[in-house]
Amino acid sequence: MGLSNTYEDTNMLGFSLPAILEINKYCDINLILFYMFATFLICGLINWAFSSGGPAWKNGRNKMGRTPIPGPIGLPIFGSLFSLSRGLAHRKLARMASSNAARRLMAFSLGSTPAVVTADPCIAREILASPHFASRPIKESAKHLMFSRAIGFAPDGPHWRMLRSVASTHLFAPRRILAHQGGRQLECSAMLSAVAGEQSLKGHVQLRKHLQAMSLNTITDIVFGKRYDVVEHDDEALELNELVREGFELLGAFNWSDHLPWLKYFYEPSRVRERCVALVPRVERLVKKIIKEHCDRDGSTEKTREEYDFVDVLLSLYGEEKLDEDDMVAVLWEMIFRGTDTTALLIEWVMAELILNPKIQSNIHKELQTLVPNTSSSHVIIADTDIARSPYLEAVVKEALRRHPPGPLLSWARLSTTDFPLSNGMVIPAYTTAMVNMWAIAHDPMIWGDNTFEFRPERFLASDGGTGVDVRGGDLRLAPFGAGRRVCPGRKLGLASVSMCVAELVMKFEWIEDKSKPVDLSEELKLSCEMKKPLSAIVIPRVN
Ligand code: HEM
Repeated sequence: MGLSNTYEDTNMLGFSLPAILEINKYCDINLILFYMFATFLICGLINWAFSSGGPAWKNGRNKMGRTPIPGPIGLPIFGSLFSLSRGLAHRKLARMASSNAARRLMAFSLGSTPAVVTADPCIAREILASPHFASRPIKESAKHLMFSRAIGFAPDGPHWRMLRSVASTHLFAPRRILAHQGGRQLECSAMLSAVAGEQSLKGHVQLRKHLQAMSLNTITDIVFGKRYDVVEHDDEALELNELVREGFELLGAFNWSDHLPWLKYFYEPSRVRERCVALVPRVERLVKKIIKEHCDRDGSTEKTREEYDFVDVLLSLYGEEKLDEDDMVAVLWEMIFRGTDTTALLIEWVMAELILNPKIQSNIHKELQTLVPNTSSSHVIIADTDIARSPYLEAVVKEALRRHPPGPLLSWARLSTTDFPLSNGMVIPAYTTAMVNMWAIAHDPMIWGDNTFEFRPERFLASDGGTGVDVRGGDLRLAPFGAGRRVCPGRKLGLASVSMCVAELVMKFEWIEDKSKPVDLSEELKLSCEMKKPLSAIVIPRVN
């Protein structure tokens, strides 16, 4: 019995051993897999929980210097993506920096993208002026829209240097800006007529579309040598306008797959790629047509050197500088694109503040009246030289740039190309996206005193005890055009256009609030920061 039992047991064992082993094997494998997954998860969570800056800053990436870079942990995988993907990123980053005691430099994660942001003028200077930050991270939309071949997104190197030098000499040099003064004056006059027309027709004026038409025409005149009659619904003008708007939407849209690259295989909410692919052939068609018109021009329409537009300049390049047609399209399209909206939206902000502050509006009017006799006559058009003698107007434009910088985060970030030590002991690792929160710097009470949200041009008037600040990149307390090698090359042209237009608008009309649509200073951040509710106003002509 005992034997048989043993036998049976053994036999049973003999029969069931493989089965039992099978079961155990599965159990073991499942268990092992489970333990591995749990360990991986726990390690990941521990790593995440202890990495200031979030998931893209793991493994002590923020501790390369003697002082670690502080920052929020954010969510696993996503970091701070959810809070920064919509709304006013400059304000949110400023809040995050103050709650993390990280005003000087804050590390944060946009999905798998490690980023830093500073709200300190000294650190901002170190970053913007360094050759190690002379490249930019390139968004998918910018790549698709050909911008990586143009100045703004071309990596630091001989191609970018050549493009920048050509643009600086032939497009943005002071004598070129002066040469196009007549064109800018013409556009201003056309815009003033359109404003007067709308006022008499509707009893109020929606300024934005007039400013956009003026800016577009000003830049197409300089770049393409062409003006468009937007009122007459010129087909090419309408197409160009649409292309610029769509391009702005696409470049400004927050593209999740820029920061979570795996997402593009599943879901792309803003359909950025698809829309870029549809837009590019339309841009190419239009710009190539304009290039062809220039090539086909016969000798009878020969221009003087001063009348050359930018297409002429690019066509005249030779040797190593010569661009192929696709590169030309990219460069020309970028100029049209960049030169249009920033100026228009800055003028809209200035006018909104002037409507809310009638005293400041009348101060500008008085200043212009003393400088330019008969300012109110419809025939007198302000010149750049008049503007150079208008310190109050200059202070108003600076104050608008401070209160409402069109690029509150300087629009286009920088990318570190090496580990970069800062003077405060922190090290920004290579391949980190670096941003400057110019909005936060421009509203910092330690720099500007109390009431930083008040519109007070006097802070820039030496005669009123204010400070003279060079807004063109020389002083990081207010650098709305950026600084260093990648500083905005169009800043002088932008400032000249904005100042002339504001002067004309104030000289020819008194601007008062449209009570049915009160001025609302709420912001909307797209590629640039614009008024969320377009400005509506009532204008009273100062001229008979
Ligand atoms: C109020 C007007 C304008 C503002 C506030 C503005 C602002 C800026 C800012 C903040 C940058 C980035 C600078 C940096 O990274 O340090 C930039 C770059 C640039 N801007 Fe402007 N801009 C204005 C007008 C213009 C105009 C009129 C043009 C040309 C027609 C222009 C062309 C460019 C280009 C090509 C770049 C890229 C430069 C590079 O990466 O090398 N901008 N702008």
